[in-house]
Amino acid sequence: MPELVLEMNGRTWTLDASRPYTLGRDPQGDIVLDDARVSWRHATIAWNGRSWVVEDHGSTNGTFVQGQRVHQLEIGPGSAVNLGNATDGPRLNVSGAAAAVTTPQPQPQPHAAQNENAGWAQPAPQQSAPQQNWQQPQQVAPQIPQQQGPGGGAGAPSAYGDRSPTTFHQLALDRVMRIGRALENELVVSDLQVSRHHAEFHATPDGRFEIRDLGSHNGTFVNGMPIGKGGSALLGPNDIVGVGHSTFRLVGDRLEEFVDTGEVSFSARHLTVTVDGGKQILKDVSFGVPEKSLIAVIGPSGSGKSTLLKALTGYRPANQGDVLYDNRNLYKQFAELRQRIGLVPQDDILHKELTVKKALKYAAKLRFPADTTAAEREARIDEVLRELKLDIHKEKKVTSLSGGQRKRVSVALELLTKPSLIFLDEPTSGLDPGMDRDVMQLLRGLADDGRTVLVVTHSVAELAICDKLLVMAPGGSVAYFGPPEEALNFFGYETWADVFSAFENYRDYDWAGRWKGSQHYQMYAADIDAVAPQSVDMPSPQAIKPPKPQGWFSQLGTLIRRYVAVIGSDKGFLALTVILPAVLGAVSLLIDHNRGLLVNPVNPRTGMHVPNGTATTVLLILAVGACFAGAANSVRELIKERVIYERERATGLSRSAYLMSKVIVLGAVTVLQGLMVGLIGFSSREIPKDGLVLGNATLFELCLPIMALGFTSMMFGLVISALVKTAEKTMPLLVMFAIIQVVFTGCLFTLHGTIGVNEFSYLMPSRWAVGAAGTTLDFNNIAPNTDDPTNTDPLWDHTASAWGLDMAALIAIGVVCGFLVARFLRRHEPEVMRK
Ligand SMILES: Nc1ncnc2c1ncn2[C@@H]1O[C@H](COP(=O)(O)OP(=O)(O)OP(=O)(O)O)[C@@H](O)[C@H]1O
Repeated sequence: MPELVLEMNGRTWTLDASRPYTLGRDPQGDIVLDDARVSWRHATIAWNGRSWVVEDHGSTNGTFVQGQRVHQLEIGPGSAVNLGNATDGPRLNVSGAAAAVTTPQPQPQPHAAQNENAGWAQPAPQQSAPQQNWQQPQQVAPQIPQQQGPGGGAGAPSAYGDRSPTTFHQLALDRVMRIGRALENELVVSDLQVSRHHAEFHATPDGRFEIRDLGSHNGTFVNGMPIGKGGSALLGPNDIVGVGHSTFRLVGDRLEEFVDTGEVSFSARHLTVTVDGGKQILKDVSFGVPEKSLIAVIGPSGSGKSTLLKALTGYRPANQGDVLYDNRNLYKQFAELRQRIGLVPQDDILHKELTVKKALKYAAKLRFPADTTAAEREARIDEVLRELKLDIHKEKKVTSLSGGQRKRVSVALELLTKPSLIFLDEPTSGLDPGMDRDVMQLLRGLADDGRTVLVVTHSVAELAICDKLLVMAPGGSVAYFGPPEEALNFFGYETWADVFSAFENYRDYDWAGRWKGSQHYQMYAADIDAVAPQSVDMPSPQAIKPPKPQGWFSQLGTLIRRYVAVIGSDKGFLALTVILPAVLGAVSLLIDHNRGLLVNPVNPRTGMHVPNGTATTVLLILAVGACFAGAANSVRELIKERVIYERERATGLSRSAYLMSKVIVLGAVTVLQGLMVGLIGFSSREIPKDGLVLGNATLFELCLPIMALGFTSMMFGLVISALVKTAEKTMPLLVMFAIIQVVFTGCLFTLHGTIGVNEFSYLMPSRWAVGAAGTTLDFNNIAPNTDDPTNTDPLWDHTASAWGLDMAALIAIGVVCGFLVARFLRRHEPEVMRK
């Protein structure tokens, strides 16, 4: 039987071929290594029938041979294996059996006997240590990479984790290797995230290789940083090129391809979030899971679960610590890795008025590269619908689905782009226990199919289905991380209600200290904590802004079509958009219905025109109608779909395209409503035969200010909608806006000459709209200033230039509102998106 001798610091172990030998901090293992960087169950060494093989078992800090991180490697006499660190981690020197003969005590060492001072001897938790054996490993933690290698740029590990390449490709100096989705490429990547002709590798005259982006939609990345549309970058041996779900590494003239199939490890190290004022709302959170894991995060309200989720997804990066995606630093390589993350917020990210299929169709159009065909997108949608068993519901409106099914649709939407990591924020809140189980089983299935799923939940009924449970304590620290079935024992309570009561009653208790002093900590998190905390150094927002899979106009087109579809499917809204202006226009007819809007004759006694109160009142009512209709159309528009906007923004939606889609659709609706109000209000009245600018089309000349007022009020409504935190606040603000407009029309009292008030009225759209219509009707003579007849209002001058000025000012206020909306929208965006 072949034997192998391992030596470390004067100790030796002789391994025979009859069984595998386990290495790690676990005192139950064969070779116990008391070093915090070594994982509980770090690796095995076994005879495979041909040679001795060291195999890493998902250790946190890695197994290294000759400085290279390895997953599985043949070893033999002369080899040296470092655990936990390539250079100064515990080093096992390998020699052959002959050495064993000359070594004084070369017996294989069973179990803990060899080291009485094992570092795990921490205060034991209340329950006995969990019994596990090596053959059914409870994975401890994922791999964590070495620190950046030279030339690693934005943080490339010196090797791509410890995975084996999926494929190799041979590069030639005289040949360009083009990557893309189309079949005519030399390297075909069948991934919808990849453009048809995405990028190419080619040699430079000095024999080095370069990657050049071919104007790809989703970008080409080197070490996680985009090289820019049409840009190129020289490649060194440590550089990693990212294209869609594939990454490439150059080894000599050979190109290694690693395809991200979703099976990625994930870990967080020392995550700390500090808010203004220096308060820490997330404190030193570390945990890690291997691939295909389902992790649940629970904790009392305010314990930092949402903060943790934002830190893990990069939405609001932590101030300190790292998030590692399959050994790659998420924060440093956010531009590339963000595309592999799916996030299902608590609120549905769908337009509920659409059918399931249509909602997914628009989402796919926005998220996939512009060069994907409708058939390709449809095929992916059908695939996801089948996977989530939603195909029978695809023609149903989202509103008609149950809460659980709706959640499935939200998950389906995120799955379209095949993320490897999926985060869900309280997906089961508001669901009954049956649906709760359904959703958790769905998540279990997603993880089993090769994804890592992390779910923040308030529901504790289905925790057993998860691989790992993270319990957050008040104050934002970890109270427990480990298998869910051991958690209650760990806390020493029988129910979760008791645990949460304890959190509530003993808020100041050092829950984190209790966790760190436990054996569970040693088993499940100590190795991750062994690496010192790093302060977060995010690349500039400009450098990590997501690629826009679609061009601006294409996004705008899709958004407009989607918005029209949403409005079109809401019959109630459609009916109101017609009824509201019709009623508002019609009520104006009740005012002195037989009186016209012309200037009255001069009163010979006063030498002034007799005021025409009908004209001012009618114009007041029509103006208020346009204000109301315009602002009411838009005031809830942004707040009601803020969650959708936030999510889509994080996947590359353009803020200005989004805003413009609202302006165009709502603007068109509002302008038509304004036209209706104006036509109903003015057409049955006697009006001047000739206008100031449109000749004898006086009716239309009078309608134009009403339409423009509707538009500008709609923009004001958008400002309110972008400003508020909840939809309920919009109604009082809408009423306030409309009443202020009434006051500042100038129809109720003389504004001109009232110092301060008049200047303030220039900010009001109704002032300029009434001014424009007033120039046509000659308001200075319809409502003469009785106090000082010579002091006429210049905004009402019966001249074409005054009409033009009034209209220009009205539109300008609308444009300023547009800038304000964009500014306010930015405040609600994920922190990493603000630019
Ligand atoms: N930007 C901020 N500035 C100051 N404090 C904040 C900020 N964001 C969150 N907090 C505070 O941090 C704590 C954690 O908040 P977080 O929303 O993460 O808790 P949570 O566990 O998700 O709560 P819930 O279960 O109620 O959603 C809370 O006390 C919250 O008030």
